[in-house]
Amino acid sequence: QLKDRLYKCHFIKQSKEVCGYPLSIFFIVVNEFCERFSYYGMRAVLVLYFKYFLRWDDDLATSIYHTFVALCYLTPILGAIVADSWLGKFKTIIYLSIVYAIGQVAMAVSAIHDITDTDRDGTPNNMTFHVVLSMVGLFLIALGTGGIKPCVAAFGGDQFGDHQERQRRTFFSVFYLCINGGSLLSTIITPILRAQNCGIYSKQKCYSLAFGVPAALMVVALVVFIVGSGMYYKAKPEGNIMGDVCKCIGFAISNRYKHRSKQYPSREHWMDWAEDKYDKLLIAQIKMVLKVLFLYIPLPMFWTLFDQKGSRWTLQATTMDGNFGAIVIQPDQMQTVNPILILTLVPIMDSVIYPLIKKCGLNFTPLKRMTVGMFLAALAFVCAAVVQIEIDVSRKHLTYFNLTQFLKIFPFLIIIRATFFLQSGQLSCAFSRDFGFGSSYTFFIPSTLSLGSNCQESITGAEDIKPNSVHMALQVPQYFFITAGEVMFSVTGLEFSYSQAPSNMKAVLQAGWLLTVAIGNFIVLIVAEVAKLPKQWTEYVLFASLLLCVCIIFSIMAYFYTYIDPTEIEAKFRRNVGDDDDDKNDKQRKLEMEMMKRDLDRSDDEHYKGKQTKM
Ligand SMILES: NCC(=O)N[C@@H](CCC(N)=O)C(=O)O
Repeated sequence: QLKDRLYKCHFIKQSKEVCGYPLSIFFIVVNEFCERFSYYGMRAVLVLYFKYFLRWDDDLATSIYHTFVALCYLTPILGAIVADSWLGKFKTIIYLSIVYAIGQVAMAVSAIHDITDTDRDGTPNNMTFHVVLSMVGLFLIALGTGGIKPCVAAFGGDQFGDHQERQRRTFFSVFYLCINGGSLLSTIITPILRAQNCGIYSKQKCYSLAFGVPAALMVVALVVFIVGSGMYYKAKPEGNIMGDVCKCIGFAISNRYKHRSKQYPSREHWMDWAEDKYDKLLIAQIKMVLKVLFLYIPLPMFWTLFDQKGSRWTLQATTMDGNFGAIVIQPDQMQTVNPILILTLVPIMDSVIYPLIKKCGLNFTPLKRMTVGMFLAALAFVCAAVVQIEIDVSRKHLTYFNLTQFLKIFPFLIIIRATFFLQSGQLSCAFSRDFGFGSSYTFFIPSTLSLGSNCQESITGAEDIKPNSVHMALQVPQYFFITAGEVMFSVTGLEFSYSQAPSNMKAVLQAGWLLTVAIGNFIVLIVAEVAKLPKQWTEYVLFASLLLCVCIIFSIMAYFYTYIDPTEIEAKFRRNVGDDDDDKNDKQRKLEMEMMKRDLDRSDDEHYKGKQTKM
């Protein structure tokens, strides 16, 4: 470890820098951009692929979609363990990216209908082949994207020296910008690709292209990452660290239990009961991790609200008017407001808001930012509730017919004017009507209607559901608050998870952070199922209230949290061990001290340097 630290100091000192940033991080952020393009691009068309290509019903399509997303946030723990204890972050990223790219290619191939379209009628003849291949593809993608996720962020953080605290914080902001740049572009592009017609024997919607481009981007991500290989600082894995951690915790608990009698003096921390068998440094590192993980307990609630953008908010948008004059916005396209706002807000926060707060003499610590982020997310749901009330009021006066008595044509039309053709044998006639956004109509076709004559006059219609009158633009405030909350909560949390983790458990703590996302998604399902509120706006208020309570609890927990400098603590322990060890190479130790001193002297950020800060 000592050798590694010295090596890192040397490596970083000698590596190429651009404007004070290691050149290597350029490759890492480009890699992240391409990978997120690949992930979000594929995800954008996934449900439609299930529904229209694999011919699944809505329920099955939705369940498989959410299972896939949940899996993507559960696999980070696997990737982190492999990286921190066995392969190291660099190799883990390479290997899992290959798995990821294979998964994307499998998806693209599974969407080529011509492969099994033996009778050339445009529909696959062996659906099992397509289903199996796409499921294998999705499993590999979940393994790849989840597995590399905690490693890439932590690997990026590793490229900075202890004296580059400020640059590292900026790196995490830029990293987040790249995530959202990739996501924004792909969510616009892949639906366009899907809408194209392609095929060898017959032309069908081009899902293979919509999956193929993300697959190509994943290959680009891998190549870019490999090109930067010579420039990275690659921390060595330190053996089966997770195994050691579990054993150490187990020993501390059992030892504490064995010495439960009052005759034994109590120890400062329950983990100190492991001292009889385990290294003090390992115990100190476990304490650091447990402290942060304890702080994570309330965090899933933020993601519970955040991830409803893709579900509840999109459904809310389907009952709103998306006509923006020159363009008509589809309900699911409203989600692009999030990455657009991220791209705007991250630079504003970093270069204007945070420096301004600092200038006002306020110490806006990471945990304070995260608390404010939670509060803003709760506020976003209050806005969503207000919009929902507005929608409900606008739809209250509608008269609903018993639709089963009538022939119902196209329930939710989002086009302004449509033409229908009635056909019987060789005869046909056309009629056109104007439709409002979200409206529903019943048309009465007289049994005496003779096709070939003018249907325009003979067919009468009734408006079952009036067009949506509440404009989709009213969702912008809720998107603004949730995204501002995301910038304060998520960007800060990402960096916080890195900076507070011991050197050998950086990726593990990143995975712990991502696990809060997976748990948050499960909470959505549980709360929605248990609460079963009759009015949607009351559900929004319930979620806002829950997050507000959690926010208060978190702020109390954060108040008692003491920021640490893991590097300093680890160095202290190593020095102590060194003092007890007669064989310790004095020269080497002195060299380490010298390097660290020089490192700190170069520091241009006093914020965390060598001092412990309260929230
Ligand atoms: N705006 C979405 C976004 O930035 N998502 C990030 C973070 C997701 C998370 N829950 O941590 C991404 O990496 O996709």
